[in-house]
Amino acid sequence: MTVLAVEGVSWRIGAVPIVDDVTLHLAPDEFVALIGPNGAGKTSLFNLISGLRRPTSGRILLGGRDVTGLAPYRRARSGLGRTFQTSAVFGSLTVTENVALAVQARRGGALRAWRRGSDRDVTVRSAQILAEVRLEHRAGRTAGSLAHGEKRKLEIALLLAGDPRVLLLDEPMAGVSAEDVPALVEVIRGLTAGTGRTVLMVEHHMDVVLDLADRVAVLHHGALLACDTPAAVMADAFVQHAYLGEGL
Ligand SMILES: Nc1ncnc2c1ncn2[C@@H]1O[C@H](COP(=O)(O)OP(=O)(O)OP(=O)(O)O)[C@@H](O)[C@H]1O
Repeated sequence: MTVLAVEGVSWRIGAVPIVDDVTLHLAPDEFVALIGPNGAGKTSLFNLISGLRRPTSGRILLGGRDVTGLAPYRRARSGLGRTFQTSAVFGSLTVTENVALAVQARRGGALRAWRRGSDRDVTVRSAQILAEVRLEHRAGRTAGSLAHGEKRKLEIALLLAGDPRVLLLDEPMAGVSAEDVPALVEVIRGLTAGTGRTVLMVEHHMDVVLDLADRVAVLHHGALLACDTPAAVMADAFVQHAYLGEGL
């Protein structure tokens, strides 16, 4: 079964292929890491999947439905969630308020009602999400006062508020201090384990990639060089030459 299908997708600027005929099928519960040297086209592929860019050719299907022509917000409603390299949290609001705002945005209604304590559903769902990303102990803190690793967890919480089936994570470890990496890795691991969710993650930290991924997809000059188990990808001589040989 395929939840996200990228079928023969290309994106050209003029005659230059930035993403070059990429085909990728992701299953429920699957965790796939997308790696490749700087400029390989990883962010561009994320932009095509999330709808910020339209492919020059090819199709993108979400749960079997062709979403190639849909705007990003309509893809989000169809179950696609994405984090960005830059932080999207409201620094002056508390952790709980940030999550409640995202839950409310998904369900409709006013934040004022939740603040008065009259929207119990939002309160309950927000608490569940905070527990899932292991941030309950920071619930009352302002988001701006969190360490990088905790901010990343909060960004994941905001994503979960949209009840996504497919999560695109863009370099979740970027800027996170080494001591905060293991806790964040465990939260990210939990996103797919038995949940039916699917994760596609761009990440430069190879130890994290090898630890988390069921499969590793390798982009090089916009084309997919390989998509296989971490062990098989690491053993692939062409991948080693094209990617690991470049000192990343
Ligand atoms: N809007 C654009 N106009 C022109 N060139 C672009 C545009 N977007 C991306 N590119 C080029 O496409 C190539 C791929 O860029 P992209 O950001 O997708 O790579 P990446 O694999 O995400 O790199 P990084 O690991 O550095 O984030 C780069 O050479 C980039 O300069």
